[in-house]
Amino acid sequence: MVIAVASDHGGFKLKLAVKEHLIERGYKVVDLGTDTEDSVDYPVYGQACGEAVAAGKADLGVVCCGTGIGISIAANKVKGVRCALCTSVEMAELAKQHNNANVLALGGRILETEEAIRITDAWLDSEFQGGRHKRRTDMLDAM
Ligand SMILES: O=C[C@H](O)[C@H](O)[C@H](O)COP(=O)(O)O
Repeated sequence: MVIAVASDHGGFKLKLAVKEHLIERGYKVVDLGTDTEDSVDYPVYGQACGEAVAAGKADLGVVCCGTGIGISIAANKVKGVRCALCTSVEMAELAKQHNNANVLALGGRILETEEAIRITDAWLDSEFQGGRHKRRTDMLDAM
């Protein structure tokens, strides 16, 4: 299982923490930048992660910016991406169970690192429930 991670400067430190955690969990991680805390533009990194997932170069993606908002919007511009911005474990569970989110967005200026890790684990460890939710994710993917 390959997970692509990407961030702007506002999510850089959180991305590094999540990346380290993912590696500890045994995932192969592809880091698409940014690589410093110098100011950059989140659309570049959201698009890069979204495209990696949509192209099958990664199975899943995690994107981080200051709030998680901008980079989630960018990732969701890529066809086939269902990026969910989550601020709680419950949201993360439902993002997988109902929305089959293939990219998780986190806010580096919003979440404590420990909570972001719990959210990431909840998303990874939850399963898509299919059924009526599959009909709806199919509708999303057709847009
Ligand atoms: O949704 C956007 C993100 O939160 C960005 O990380 C944020 O807008 C960057 O702001 P600044 O350029 O003031 O660091």
